[in-house]
Amino acid sequence: MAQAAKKKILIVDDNEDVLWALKMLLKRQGWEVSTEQDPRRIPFLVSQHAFDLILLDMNFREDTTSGKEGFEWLAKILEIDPQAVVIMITAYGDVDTAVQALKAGATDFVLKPWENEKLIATLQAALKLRDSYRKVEQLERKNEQLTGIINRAEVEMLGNSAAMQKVRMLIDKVAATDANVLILGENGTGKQLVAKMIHRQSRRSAKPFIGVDMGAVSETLFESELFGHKKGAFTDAKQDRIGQIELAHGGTLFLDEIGNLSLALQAKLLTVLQDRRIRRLGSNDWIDIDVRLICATNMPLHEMVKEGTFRQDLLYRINTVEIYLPPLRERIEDIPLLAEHFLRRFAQKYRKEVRQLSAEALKVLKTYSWPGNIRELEHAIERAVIMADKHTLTNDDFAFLQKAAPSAKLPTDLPLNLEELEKQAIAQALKKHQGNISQTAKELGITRAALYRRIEKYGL
Ligand SMILES: Nc1ncnc2c1ncn2[C@@H]1O[C@H](COP(=O)(O)OP(=O)(O)OP(=O)(O)O)[C@@H](O)[C@H]1O
Repeated sequence: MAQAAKKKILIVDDNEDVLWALKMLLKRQGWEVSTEQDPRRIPFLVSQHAFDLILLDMNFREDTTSGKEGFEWLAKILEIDPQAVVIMITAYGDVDTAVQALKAGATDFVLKPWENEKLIATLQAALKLRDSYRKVEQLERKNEQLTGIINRAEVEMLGNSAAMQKVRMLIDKVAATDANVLILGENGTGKQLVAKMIHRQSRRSAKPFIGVDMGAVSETLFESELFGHKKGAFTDAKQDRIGQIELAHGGTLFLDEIGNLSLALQAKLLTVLQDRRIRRLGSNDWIDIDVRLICATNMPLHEMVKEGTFRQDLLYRINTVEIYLPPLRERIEDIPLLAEHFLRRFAQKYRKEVRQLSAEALKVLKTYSWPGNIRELEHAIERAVIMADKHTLTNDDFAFLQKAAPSAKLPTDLPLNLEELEKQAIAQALKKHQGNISQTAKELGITRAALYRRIEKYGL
């Protein structure tokens, strides 16, 4: 293993005896020590060398005890190298000045005359701190690089329908701003993808994109998950933990399934968005937050505001710009492009010689209603590719789609028109659950928003 580089230390003191004694003591630790009597040379030395630690006298002239000169040189050092680790040497009994030096950015202080062991322990602790500063800096840089790679590797957004062209135009316009964006659309329509595209095209793209599924965050863990906590804030808080909002600082915070938040949590979220600062659980310190907020939901937020289940003030805060992603069945012209794209991807992934879709297969894909939208199409193609034993996928390869339709359990004397079947299945499910929307949607395997839309469409 390579030997660790020698630590470089600079001592600045106008007393030659002090310099000499300190130099001897520190050299015995295996450190590389430079000494300087004239503080005016500090700027030159600090800008030319990378010192791990600087030991600086507070009072350079015998007759002064104010420490004023020491403060000035401390400020100069920190101006040149804000990460510098500076330890002040101060006269015994002048602790007040030393404390002020800490406030001004010094890492620690030692009292003159010093005890050798104590002095060495103080310097060792400070050097450790310098190392951790370096590690943090390295990690931050690595993180920026990785974020860049992840962003570039992201899948592209396909589709030339008028609806998708409009979405693309909105993304281009909004990405350049810091406006909050609300993305609406059924499950699997590409809401998360749109959020990532906005981030990728924004000036925040080198910073993190942090997605939080609000539907998956429990009421009790909400604050700890979003705001973080300090060790001991509650029984299970074994160590300090940074929250998702803080993680997103400088970047984009994507809150998915925002419609699932309870009213109590909506109030907490609103406060954070208004104040733009958070406090970790168990801490008294406020942390300023700079994030671009993007929210998404498949629930009808505007209707929920009318019902009183979603706060109007929160909606106004998050929906500066709204982007609606129509369901796949309303943009069937995008289906061939998407299907062929997924076919190529999965053929490559599973090393299958599947090359194309037959005209009949495409017809099946275009007439199916895709309640799970693009995600369902993606899975359907994946399944067909895995099962395929020919170069071309035919309508037989998608027979499972018809089987999955709700008609399977209905009596055989019903018409074989998909829309009619869907209408009857919904009517039957509504009756079974006495009009309860949540339970009916659950039984049908679709979202509440999707159910509302169908009720309206079929006039039920
Ligand atoms: N226009 C598109 N072009 C290519 N792939 C897409 C497109 N839209 C969505 N996808 C793909 O479909 C899948 C579902 O998309 P995404 O997760 O963004 O949907 P969502 O609306 O956020 O879903 P949910 O509401 O369930 O969270 C992803 O794999 C995504 O990459």
